Amino acid sequence: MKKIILASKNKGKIKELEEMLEGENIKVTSLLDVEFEDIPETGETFAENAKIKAEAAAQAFNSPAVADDSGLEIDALQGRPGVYSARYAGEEKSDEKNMEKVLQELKYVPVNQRSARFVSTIAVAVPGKETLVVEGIVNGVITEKKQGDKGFGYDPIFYVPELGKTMAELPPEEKNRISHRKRALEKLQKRWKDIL
Ligand SMILES: O=P(O)(O)OP(=O)(O)OP(=O)(O)OC[C@H]1O[C@@H](n2cnc3c(O)ncnc32)[C@H](O)[C@@H]1O
Ligand SMILES: [Mg+2]
Repeated sequence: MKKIILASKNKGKIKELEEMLEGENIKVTSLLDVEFEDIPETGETFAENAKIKAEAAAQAFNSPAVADDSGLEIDALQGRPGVYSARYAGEEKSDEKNMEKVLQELKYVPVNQRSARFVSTIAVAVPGKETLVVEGIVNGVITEKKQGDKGFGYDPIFYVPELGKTMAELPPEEKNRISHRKRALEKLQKRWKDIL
């Protein structure tokens, strides 16, 4: 069985990636299972940060590593929070405060101008090989208040028009069918044996 280190400490993200990798016959270990300092995300793009995280873990453990750098881009905010999504409202990383800040900033923005997208960029770093990067996107609309309690991060304020629900109102298997993360991971499907 192939093994990967999932270079993430985000429980929600790890759970989704593990669920989506089921059936690929890969043993997944995350940075929650081992001692590892936080990796500084100094890149200016999702791709740069995903590469930084995957390569840091691959080097430290001399093992194939996968990282996801993701976030929310809101058109009315010129693409913010973007790469700063995790710490938008401050250094301590609070999903609640991040959502509050976004809702506050969009307070006077009408519904037809609240378009946004979730972006997930996944990097696969294998020692001795070129790092692979793929990206997935899902479009949506920012709600006026939180709806639903599933998922993580900005899910309660991200409405998916095609499904008539926020991401946080979708059962996990439904989110995992249409999410940005799924769309990124799909690009690696059936290729894992060759990649790792
Ligand atoms: O870097 P790691 O350790 O993986 O965990 P993180 O939470 O810091 O992850 P990112 O640096 O990629 O920041 C992405 C943020 O974007 C948000 N986000 C990403 N994917 C999301 C999703 O599927 N649903 C809701 N919010 C999401 C969420 O707030 C994340 O904290
Ligand atoms: Mg991070």
